[in-house]
Amino acid sequence: MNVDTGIGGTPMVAEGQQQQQQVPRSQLPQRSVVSKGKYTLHDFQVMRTLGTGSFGRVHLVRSVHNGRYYAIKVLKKQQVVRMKQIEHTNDERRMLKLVEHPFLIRMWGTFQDSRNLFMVMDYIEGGELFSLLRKSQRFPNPVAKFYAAEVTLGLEYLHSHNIIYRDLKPENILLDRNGHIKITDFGFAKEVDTVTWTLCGPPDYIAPEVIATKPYNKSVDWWSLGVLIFEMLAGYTPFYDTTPMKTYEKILQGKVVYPTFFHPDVVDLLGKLITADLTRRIGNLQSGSKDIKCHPWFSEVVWEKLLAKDIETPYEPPITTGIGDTSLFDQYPEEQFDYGIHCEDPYQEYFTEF
Ligand SMILES: Nc1ncnc2c1ncn2[C@@H]1O[C@H](COP(=O)(O)OP(=O)(O)OP(=O)(O)O)[C@@H](O)[C@H]1O
Repeated sequence: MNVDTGIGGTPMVAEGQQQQQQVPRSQLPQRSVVSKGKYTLHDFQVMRTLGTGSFGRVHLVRSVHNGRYYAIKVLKKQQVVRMKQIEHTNDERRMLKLVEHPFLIRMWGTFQDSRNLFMVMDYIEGGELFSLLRKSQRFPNPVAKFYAAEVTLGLEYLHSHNIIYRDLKPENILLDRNGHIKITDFGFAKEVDTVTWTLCGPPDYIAPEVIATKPYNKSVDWWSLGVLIFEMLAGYTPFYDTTPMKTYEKILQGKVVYPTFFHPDVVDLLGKLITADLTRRIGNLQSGSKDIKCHPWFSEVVWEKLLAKDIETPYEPPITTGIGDTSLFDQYPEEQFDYGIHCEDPYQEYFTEF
């Protein structure tokens, strides 16, 4: 999850303080397997860090009961409160509890101690799409198309349940051991009926209407899909600049320079995704995501087979040492952790869902 930052890095007001049109009750079936407080730290052997974020880190853990590996995201309560992310954190838990889709991360439960919040998720061994992209520099057209198509199905599912994801970037797309994607990090996901206002998301991927603090809807994710496709094919983002401020300015100018090696079909699709004009942005028109799936760039994708994972993946992560292998993740310095401490908790009232 990224922290909401205004232009120039000023923290934005928390979402609860802004006008919102939220869905009063979730449209999604409640998954009964996700439990609150069923686990404790004693159920897991905490192993190495897989990734770090703004409020804590994600660890590989092993269940002491069934020997299986999971990933546990740990968020420091103090940090969450300081950065005005209470509502986003509770939203993340709620969204993860609700979603069930082949290309979205699955959460099994949550718990807390006096200082931290814990979310137990499936461990996805293949590492980040980001790492694969940096190693490869850029992806050939069919490879980019495969990942883009799986992302499209994940976003389509979320949107069909009135969830805007808002944080699409290659760091949040993990690869499973067979090379299929899993979208992780629901720290910005929001269940909304129509429109919302908060400025959030990674600078390179953010849509112009979000920067301009206009009301926006699900179509911000389709803009980000366009940026993702561009980055996968080019090896850099279309509005890249040295500071977030300069990137925002470029996004607002909206000028995209397509490398000459881009296929004309993808230039056409990207022109329709990376457009500030919401009446023209594909995915936001009358037929919704169908228009994207029917676009000529995706013509050879058999969507039902893709959803069933019945299509060969372009890359199988080299998982060498079997289950629990972490060789595809970067190394992070390990510290002395304050997990499992029970003492006075000044933030107790904010996280009753965990
Ligand atoms: N289920 C998982 N399996 C394997 N690795 C994971 C899993 N979830 C997260 N990670 C790793 O941990 C990193 C950080 O996770 P996540 O993005 O959810 O945390 P965050 O605190 O919200 O981070 P940020 O502030 O950078 O967005 C991911 O980019 C990924 O490398």
